[in-house]
Amino acid sequence: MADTTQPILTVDNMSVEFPTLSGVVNAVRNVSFTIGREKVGIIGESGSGKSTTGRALMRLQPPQAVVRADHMQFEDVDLLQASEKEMLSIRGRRMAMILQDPKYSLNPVMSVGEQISETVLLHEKATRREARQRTLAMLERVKIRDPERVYNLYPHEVSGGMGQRIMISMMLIASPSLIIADEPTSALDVTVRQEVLSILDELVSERNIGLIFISHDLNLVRTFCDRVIIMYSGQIVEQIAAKDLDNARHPYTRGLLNALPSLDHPRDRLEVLKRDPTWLEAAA
Ligand SMILES: Nc1ncnc2c1ncn2[C@@H]1O[C@H](COP(=O)(O)OP(=O)(O)OP(=O)(O)O)[C@@H](O)[C@H]1O
Repeated sequence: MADTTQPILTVDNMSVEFPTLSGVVNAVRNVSFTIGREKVGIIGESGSGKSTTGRALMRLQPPQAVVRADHMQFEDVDLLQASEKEMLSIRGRRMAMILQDPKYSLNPVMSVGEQISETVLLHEKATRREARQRTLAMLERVKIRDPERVYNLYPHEVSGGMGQRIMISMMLIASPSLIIADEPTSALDVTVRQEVLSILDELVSERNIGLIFISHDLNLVRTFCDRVIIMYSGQIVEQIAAKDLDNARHPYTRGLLNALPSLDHPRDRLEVLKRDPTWLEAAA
């Protein structure tokens, strides 16, 4: 039985740099955080370092990237020391990633059912017939109404929302303890988005796992997540419980909140975020 009081992931002072022809890009600077068995949103504007942070945790950064940290611990694994072979056995099994467009993660020439069955065979002792039955059960578990039909579809034949459910069903088989979801619902329309979010929500509470939910959408994160990490220009400027967001102290977080449209308080104009160079010094 997993110890629910221990963080699943601890990141201490992590930085990620990309050497480029025009100089070094400091994509992530000195970030520290822990993730427990909870839903943690990472939010910030485009280029603030959210995806780079997520990829660095999976050690999936491009080869030229330089990742430094005082310590990065995932359960019993020291992520700075783990060999590539160990990482291969962790990725997709103990730590899984969901991306915005599931089609890029699925094999285009294999039916989705066969792909899930392959995952079953990889993780469990099962015959092909049993793997098929388990796949159909998984498709039902992610609320796909006609699993027999969906089993035989190819990735290009499935909608975005269906694709995300298929990715989630594959993850259910591997049973990871941490899921990193990078803008998983950004491409979905509102109703499908709610369905995918509720599946993820059930998954996190039923299996008692951790979820890092990367998003641009503060409104979404504040209702869906337990805690929010706010990034600005590669740094974490604030970490706060979602329910306390109204009392956020950092001017950038306050600016994001003030820039949200509200049906309760319709205004003629939304506030424009004014940036202050001291934000970076304050976070350093
Ligand atoms: N391979 C790379 N080479 C050079 N710079 C990169 C590379 N990948 C990311 N960056 C830079 O690192 C910074 C952080 O990018 P990142 O994609 O993590 O931001 P983000 O917050 O996820 O943005 P978005 O919401 O648009 O996905 C940006 O300045 C980006 O241009």
